[in-house]
Amino acid sequence: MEDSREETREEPKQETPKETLVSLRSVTRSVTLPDDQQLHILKGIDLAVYSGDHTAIVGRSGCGKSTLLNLLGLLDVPTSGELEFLGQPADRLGNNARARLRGSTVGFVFQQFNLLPGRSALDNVITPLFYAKGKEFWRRREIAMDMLDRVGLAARATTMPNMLSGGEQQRVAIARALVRRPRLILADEPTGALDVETGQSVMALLDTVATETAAALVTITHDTNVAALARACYRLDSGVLSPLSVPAAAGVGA
Ligand SMILES: Nc1ncnc2c1ncn2[C@@H]1O[C@H](COP(=O)(O)OP(=O)(O)OP(=O)(O)O)[C@@H](O)[C@H]1O
Repeated sequence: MEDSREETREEPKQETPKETLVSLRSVTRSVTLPDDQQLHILKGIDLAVYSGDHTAIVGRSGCGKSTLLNLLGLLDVPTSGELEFLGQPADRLGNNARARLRGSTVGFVFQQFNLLPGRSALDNVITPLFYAKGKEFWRRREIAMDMLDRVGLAARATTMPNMLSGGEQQRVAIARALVRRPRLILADEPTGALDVETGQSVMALLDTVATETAAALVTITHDTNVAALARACYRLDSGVLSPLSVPAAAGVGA
């Protein structure tokens, strides 16, 4: 009898090549202090963020993490070096073009949630969709409601932020960050204002929803447990970035 194994053998699956969302080459960021001295905050950063990646950046207070996040999210431009966002050199984009690109491709999650007080959970999630066009704009209520449902808060849609727990507020903030299906989610200490258990569940949710929507997630954190969830980890030390293969169990925090 002929051996049919040859015919049934599966072809090896081709990995889809990852797209580079943001790449930084020898990037520096300096500011001029009131006494005209230069403060060199970031010193020659090389970093690439790929579609679908989860990257963590850990470092002590004042080492330049938020400055780096602002560059990744097109809120600032480098002092020197090259930063490309979806293949476009950031320094050649004007302020308006940068703001448009940011609005349609980047979602931010902050430590203090930054929800609009006096607006319901649903209204908070709808807000970014006012800058959208076409169907995304006209169907904004439905899209926002779907996203609230995804973070498990559909039943709290009409609740005001001050009536929600910290973890629930951060889940609303995650829904708001993701409602325009950003390619890149930038999370600055997303668990910093939460207790350990709530922080872990919020982080797991952020990781899951980012993966489901194929968004890249960059998390800035002092917390090595949060960093351990990422697939690539870096340490920022006095403006110098270096890979961190295994997140340290302790001692990274401020
Ligand atoms: N516009 C500015 N003018 C003067 N100093 C600045 C400016 N922006 C940042 N810095 C200083 O640069 C350093 C890095 O700031 P950055 O906010 O990036 O740190 P960080 O790592 O995010 O700190 P933390 O974890 O405490 O939030 C700090 O010492 C900060 O005071």
